[in-house]
Amino acid sequence: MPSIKSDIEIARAAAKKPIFEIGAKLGIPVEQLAPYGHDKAKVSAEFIAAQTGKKDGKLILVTAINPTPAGEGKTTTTVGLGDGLNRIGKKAIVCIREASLGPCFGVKGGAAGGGYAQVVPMEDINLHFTGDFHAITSAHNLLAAMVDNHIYWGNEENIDIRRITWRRVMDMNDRALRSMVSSLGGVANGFPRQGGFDITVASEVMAILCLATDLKDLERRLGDIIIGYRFDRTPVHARDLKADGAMAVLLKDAMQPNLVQTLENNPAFVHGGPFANIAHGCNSVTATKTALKLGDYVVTEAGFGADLGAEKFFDIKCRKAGLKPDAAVIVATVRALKMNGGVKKDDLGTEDVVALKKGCANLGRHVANVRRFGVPVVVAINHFVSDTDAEIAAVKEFVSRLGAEAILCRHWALGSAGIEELAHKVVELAESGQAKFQPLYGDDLSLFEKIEIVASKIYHAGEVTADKAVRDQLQTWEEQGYGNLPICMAKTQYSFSTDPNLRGAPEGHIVTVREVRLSAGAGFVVAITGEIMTMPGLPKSPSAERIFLNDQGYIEGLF
Ligand SMILES: Nc1ncnc2c1ncn2[C@@H]1O[C@H](COP(=O)(O)OP(=O)(O)O)[C@@H](O)[C@H]1O
Ligand SMILES: O=COP(=O)(O)O
Ligand SMILES: [Mg+2]
Repeated sequence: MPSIKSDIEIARAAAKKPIFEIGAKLGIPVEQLAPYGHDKAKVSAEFIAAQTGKKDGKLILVTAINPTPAGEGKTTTTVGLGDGLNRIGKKAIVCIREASLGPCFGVKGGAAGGGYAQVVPMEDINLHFTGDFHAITSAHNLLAAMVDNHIYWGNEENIDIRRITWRRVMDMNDRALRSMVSSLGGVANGFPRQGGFDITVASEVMAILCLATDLKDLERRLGDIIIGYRFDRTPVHARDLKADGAMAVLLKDAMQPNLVQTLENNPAFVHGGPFANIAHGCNSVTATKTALKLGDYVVTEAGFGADLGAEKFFDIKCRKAGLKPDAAVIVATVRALKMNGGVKKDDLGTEDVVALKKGCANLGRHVANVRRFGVPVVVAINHFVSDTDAEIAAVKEFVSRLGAEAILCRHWALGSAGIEELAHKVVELAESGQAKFQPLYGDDLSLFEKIEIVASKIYHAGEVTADKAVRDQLQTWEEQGYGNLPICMAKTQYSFSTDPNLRGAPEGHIVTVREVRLSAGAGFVVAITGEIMTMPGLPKSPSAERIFLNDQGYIEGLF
């Protein structure tokens, strides 16, 4: 068997077209594209605004079962399906998130897909791209600096230093920054207080960029950010510190969606990048809505499993942006099904139909959960070279018993030629009129009831517990007028429960909400459960140890 090329070798060999040609495929004039080199460009706000009123294409969500630490190929399948739809003559556009440097140099790697289903230039996309994450980090930390500065110069807003909720961010996995005391070193450095850093992809500014409809909406939302509370317990907003204007200036370019291409020269928007375990996990509304105006099919992803990314895609992104998905693809892999059936990570390459069948319970629950939102489902078996015919047959048989179809997809190895069957099935579902999307809960329920509904209906939890302080905080926010907001659950991606080792389809477990955060600008309440961290740590042997420049000055080790 020929040696399998690495993602970066495949990406580097791509026959890319000039980005203006990709834009022309979508009817975007040259003057409406701001180029970042020959293979990346930002789409102008003017062009986006001019698309209003056009008919929308069909919206396809790609989600997955609970993954292994490497991920099961949602992004790879999103890109592959986009290429597959173009291959069968449909005008399809891919919409995915930007990569965070955290997982790139940590465990999971990049977010440009893999094999022969990638967006390119993958090195740029996985590193600094067009600078959006650096802009988001700067805007977030400008606000943090202005909070401490306001206190330093007399604290006219009477901010209660003990109740500052606005942290700092950095786009890197660094557990050492989670909890720290700032302003040490004496009077000149201000008033010491405890705080810390989250990873940029957990920043409310990231969520705001992904949910804002235009620059004006962006600035309004930035102004709505609550940085903490006064001594009289009233919220202090970013606009009280006059930070919103400067933050919007820092984000002006980042607000515009990035246009790149797949290995097969099909258009892809890559914009925004919240994680789905600690944030809402979806690319920007502007990119998705723009793509819907320019293509007949838009294939987009939501992070991690359907218990996280898909639930938030439906209950936050679609609810707030008025999107109505037409079909959903649930990516399943033999390896993740075996892990959900109890097989250890190191043994996933060995055939084990018994464990796989046990792990199918996880897939069955995700199929039922996505259907609960009124969206028709097809299962994509993302083929890995270690998969056996018996294992694949077992997945197909299980899914057929659910009244759904599981289609074997070989896009990682073959590109669009390996995913035509899924493309045809997705078209059939999207055009069938079966979709009757509705969110999981109404706006009028209490915040805690919304948490209970997600936990019981999606996670199959038996109970949600929270300290009195958490419950009181939710009630206070309801009294302050935030009770109509949706919930953004922060939970481990490895389990329906808050225990990352409880695989499969656990029932009756207890979901403990340890902290809640009000993202008044983004328009949701974050419920932090179990041990999940908003600043991940690096593993014992981070991918960074294997990333370097070779003798020709090319990057090696990115994946
Ligand atoms: N069919 C496959 N065979 C081998 N590796 C794959 C396959 N599909 C995806 N991968 C690799 O697995 C990793 C996770 O894929 P990705 O699409 O990023 O998953 P997700 O978006 O679900 O996290 C990437 O390194 C990708 O190259
Ligand atoms: O937020 C997580 O996204 P992936 O599942 O694509 O890694
Ligand atoms: Mg991904």
